[in-house]
Amino acid sequence: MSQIISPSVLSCDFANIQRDVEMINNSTADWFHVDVMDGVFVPNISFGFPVISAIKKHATKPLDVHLMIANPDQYIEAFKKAGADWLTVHYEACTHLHRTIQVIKANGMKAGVALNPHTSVEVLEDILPELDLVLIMSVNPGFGGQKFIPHALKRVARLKELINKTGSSALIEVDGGVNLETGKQLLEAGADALVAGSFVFNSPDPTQTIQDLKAL
Ligand SMILES: O=C(CO)[C@H](O)[C@H](O)COP(=O)(O)O
Ligand SMILES: [Co+2]
Repeated sequence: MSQIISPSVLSCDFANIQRDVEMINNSTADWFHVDVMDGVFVPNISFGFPVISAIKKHATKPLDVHLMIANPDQYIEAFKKAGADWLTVHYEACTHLHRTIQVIKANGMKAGVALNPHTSVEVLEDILPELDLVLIMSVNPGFGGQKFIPHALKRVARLKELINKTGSSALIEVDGGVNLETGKQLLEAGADALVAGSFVFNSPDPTQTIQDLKAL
């Protein structure tokens, strides 16, 4: 199976959101990466339910929703209603992570857990068989366009070993500073899915850039 490419709409032109959604529909991208930031868990605010519902209305591919919010539990059902297919919460934002994962799955979504750059991948070992996805942050969350933190490569490789050891079928997704160079290294380390925001949307031909990532 080739790698999953999930362009981050955080870097799209919000005045032309339908155009950018159609671009992703017509590209070789697999998912839409949707970054939700609340100004509490991360020092930035992105967008909420009306924007996600608007994207869902036009998207022909699954929405991969990355929640950078405190207390995600209180909004799980609302994200399902807005159109999330994959819902990823941060380990650092959840006190009862196991319960949160069960509730996401009970709401008919695939469940993911994101790890900040400082959080050891080993903290997920005992619940890996329950997870559909682990999102390794290769930047500190909150902003697009940041520089890739190289230790993400070692983290992906360690996580891959844990996934194999525990018999988990979780996908490894990586988010932050992904381009052709870092993307290639991440795939070699064991990543299954790449998120790319500024690299796609700041390029002269976003459709081709998605294809280039898909062809790595
Ligand atoms: O979760 C995120 C930021 O917290 C974004 O998904 C990520 O930063 C993508 O942007 P870029 O590819 O420009 O780094
Ligand atoms: Co993200």
